[in-house]
Amino acid sequence: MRHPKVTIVGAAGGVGSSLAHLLITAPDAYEIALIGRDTRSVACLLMDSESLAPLGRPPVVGHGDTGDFHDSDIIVITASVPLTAWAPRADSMSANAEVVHPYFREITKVSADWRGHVIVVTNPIDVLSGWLRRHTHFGRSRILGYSWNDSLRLRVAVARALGEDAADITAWVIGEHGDAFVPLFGHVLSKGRHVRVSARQRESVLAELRDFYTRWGRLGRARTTVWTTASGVARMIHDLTHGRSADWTASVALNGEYGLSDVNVGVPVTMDARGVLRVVEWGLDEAEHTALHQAASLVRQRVDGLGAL
Ligand SMILES: NC(=O)c1ccc[n+]([C@@H]2O[C@H](COP(=O)([O-])OP(=O)(O)OC[C@H]3O[C@@H](n4cnc5c(N)ncnc54)[C@H](O)[C@@H]3O)[C@@H](O)[C@H]2O)c1
Repeated sequence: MRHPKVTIVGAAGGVGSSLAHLLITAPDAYEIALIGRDTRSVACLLMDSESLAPLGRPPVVGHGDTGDFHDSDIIVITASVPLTAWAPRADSMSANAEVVHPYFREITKVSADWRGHVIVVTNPIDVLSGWLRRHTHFGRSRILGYSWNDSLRLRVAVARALGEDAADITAWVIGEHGDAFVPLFGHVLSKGRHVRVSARQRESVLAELRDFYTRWGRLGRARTTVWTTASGVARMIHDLTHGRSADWTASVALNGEYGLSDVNVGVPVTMDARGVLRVVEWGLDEAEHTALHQAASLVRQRVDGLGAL
């Protein structure tokens, strides 16, 4: 029986190795190809995974290369330059563009019949996923920048402000996965019902979000939020490979939605095994609309700056 195939680029890193671990131990079986510049660390992961066999089904995991792209259902890009203690995501743009460049070039060569999806996790995701999308022949529905952490963090902060359980809250962040993020306070649900978030509660939510990065930065470690990210990406992979129709935010190319075109920014989307089916257009207030357009123009400018792939 063929299992969905997932190729992880940057597999020895924090996000890549956590994602591999989640997929290896998931109830659904995947075939996993690991690509990493640190080939010895990838070899360690492979040896490590062999010892899981007595616990259940043997993991189907191997050392990969770009040849694996052609029959992958999902390609996840997590390769990046070494992280610095805390710097804005856009700071690593040029260096990360160089890192992902050879992989993106190979992705542009997959056949027109390819039905897989690319999930870009490497920052800055909006710029890099937009750069790739401009150079591929397959449509916007199959290149996704992973931005869901922002919405998860917003849910936690909203729950605290409302005195509710985070699992009951649905709330979304759109815009850039970076400083130009746009939290949508007008679309917060608690147990599926619309709730009003007062001006004071919004302030406390925004303060908590800002404080998250301050506290993280103060820890002075070159780490990213690998558990949240790997969990979110694993869930996205599950939905894409098992055809579960679900609502997400992801950085995708807009074709006129929200008055924007030819630019990747985080927006609400519905997707299933075919990828992004629809960009959901919610009514935005003036401030949100302006912030989204500012984020888009920043991203477009940066993609233009990267030039040809
Ligand atoms: N989108 C999000 O929400 C989100 C969340 C967390 C991290 N990130 C981003 O994901 C990226 C990875 O984060 P991390 O914590 O795993 O970093 P990390 O430094 O732990 O891992 C990066 C890995 O990429 C590898 N690498 C470098 N150059 C490579 C190349 N040419 N080919 C293959 N592999 C190569 C490195 O050896 C390393 O193992 C970063 O850009 C980070 O900012 C994004």
